[in-house]
Order: sequence, then C-alpha cells, then structure tokens
Amino acid sequence: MSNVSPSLVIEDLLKDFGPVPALDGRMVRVLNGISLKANAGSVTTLLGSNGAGKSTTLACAQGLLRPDGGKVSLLGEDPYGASPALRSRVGVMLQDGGLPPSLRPIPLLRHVASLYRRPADINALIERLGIDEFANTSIRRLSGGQKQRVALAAALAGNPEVIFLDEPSAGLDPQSRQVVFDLITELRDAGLCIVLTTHLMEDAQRLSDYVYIIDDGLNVAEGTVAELTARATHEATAQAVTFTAAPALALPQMPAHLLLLEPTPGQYRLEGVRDAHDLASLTNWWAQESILPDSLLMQPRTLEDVFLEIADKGNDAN
Ligand SMILES: Nc1ncnc2c1ncn2[C@@H]1O[C@H](COP(=O)(O)OP(=O)(O)OP(=O)(O)O)[C@@H](O)[C@H]1O
Repeated sequence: MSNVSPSLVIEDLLKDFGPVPALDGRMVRVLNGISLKANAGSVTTLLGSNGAGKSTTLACAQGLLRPDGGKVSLLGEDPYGASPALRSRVGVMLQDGGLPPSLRPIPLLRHVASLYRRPADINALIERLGIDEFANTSIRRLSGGQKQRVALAAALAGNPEVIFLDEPSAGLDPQSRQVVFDLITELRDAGLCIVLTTHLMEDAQRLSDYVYIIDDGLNVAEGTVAELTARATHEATAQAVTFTAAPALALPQMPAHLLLLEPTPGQYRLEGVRDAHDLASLTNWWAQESILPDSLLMQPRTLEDVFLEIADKGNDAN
C-alpha cells in the first residue's frame, strides 16, 4: 500500500430523503453509515442491488447532495459547495447522462472541453469511443448506448484526476462495452482514481481493484475480488462440481453437507464441495460403479455467489 492519501474518503455517511407522503410525511434514511476509500490508480466499485444507495453515495461524494451526517473528503476538500478548482479536477458520468437533448455530440464535447484549462484530447476521445459514427444525430435521438459513450467522453473532457461513473456499461452492446472497459483500465493505469457503481457482478469482477458491497445504505463487505471470493470458499456454501454422464444413474448416499442432483437427464451437479475429501466422495462412487464422466467442471466462486450469500444473510436477519 502506498502512503499517498486516498483521493476519496467517506466516513459514516448518512442521508435522509423526504418528507415522503406515503410515510405520513416522515423522512426516510437511505444511507445508514457508509464508509469507504478510493485511491489514485485504482478502480473502486460500489456493488449493490437496486435501491441499495449507490447513486446517492456517489451524489454525496461528488458534492451534488449535502449529507445529513458523516464526512466526505474529495481530493482533500469537502465536495459540497466546493471551489471551482476542485470541480475542474473531477469528472462525473451520471446514470441518465444529463446531456442537452438538442445538441449534436461533437460540438457539445468540444464546448465542454473548451471550459477547462487543461482539456483532454477530445478528438482522440471521439474516435476512441466511436462518437463520429453518429456525429450528425442530436443527443435526443441517440440510442441509450450512444448516449452513454457521449456522457463518458464529456466526463473525461477536462482531464480529471477522479472520475465517477454511475453504471458505465448500462445499455452498451458487447463491442462498445469492451471499448469502455479498455478505456477505464487505461485511465486507471494512467493514475486516475475511478469510482464506479454497478449491479452487474461480471462487470465488477472484471474491472475492480477494490469492491464495496452496499446493502440497505450500508457497506456490508469489502475487499479485492480475490479476497471476497476466497473468503466465501470457507463459508457454508462452497464450490459446485458439474459433470455429464449416462442419464438416470442411481445416486449414492453422500455426506450430509453435500447435495448430488441430476437437474436435467445426464447433467449432474454436486453442491457444497469444500475440499478434496468432498471431491473424493464423488470420485469413489465413480470408481465403484465404473463411471467415467464425459465432462467435468469445477465452478469457482464468483462475486455473484458472495453477493447472494450476503443478501441471503440480510434477508434471514430481517
Ligand atoms: N430524492 C429522493 N427522494 C426520496 N427517495 C429517494 C430519492 N432519491 C433516491 N431515493 C431512494 O433512495 C434509495 C437509494 O437510491 P439510489 O438511487 O442511491 O440506489 P442505487 O443503489 O443507486 O440503485 P440503482 O441500482 O437502482 O440505481 C432508493 O430507495 C431510492 O428510492
């Protein structure tokens, strides 16, 4: 770990919305004490289900919303009501784009870049993100994925040190998604602090250096993808082994923590495998019955498994 201070520090963040008419005019607390840090040269991801509080956390981190408690420090300053000097060091890509609908993308991007003292090479960004392909279409008529690409270019136009990306891959086709992912990785390698939100586990797994899992306005787990998935292998639900063999085999008795199923004819699945002994329960049966599977797959833990376990625990506790 470097001794450089984190670009973003959030401590015990609280945020209330309301009054909400459906709740007899009461306020509703949507952030319940979120704490996190994000470093330069790193992709920090807030992962959580719909309504978990990710966008609200970003809005407080960017200074768009005033927190009701806790502290936010962005590049050493409180971002709420911050100086223009701080704002020029930060790029923001909002979930709904926030782009003026009647303008065409390229004049818009050139204008945004001209507002900054040290703008990015806007032509290079336009080419990189394929924006010239729809240069003559107004923002209003762009597809969701095209708008996303323009919004990303606008967020990068000022050459920011920190960039906030709210669901950057939403609505993108596989090719554009790859372009955006490569760009994010390059910006990270160039030293930017990138903070993004997603509820897509695969995106989080591919892009993140550090992940915070947010649930009900609180960070409930954190770590690198490797740390989060490794931790889960020691927990109750472990890896699954799937294999294909002749259909309708008589299934043997397995140790109580293992579950052997044939979900579809000839496709078998052993759940709850924690160690080599568990695997031996399976291979001993194959040896006794002279079964040689046609295919075999160990399924490593994914962020999705970790996320679902945490969500299950949350539901059990409620
Ligand atoms: N202005 C508002 N007034 C009342 N409630 C709000 C307001 N803005 C957000 N909320 C509520 O706050 C909660 C958190 O919303 P937020 O947008 O931060 O979630 P999210 O994790 O980003 O979700 P998603 O993945 O769906 O974008 C939700 O229950 C939402 O309905």
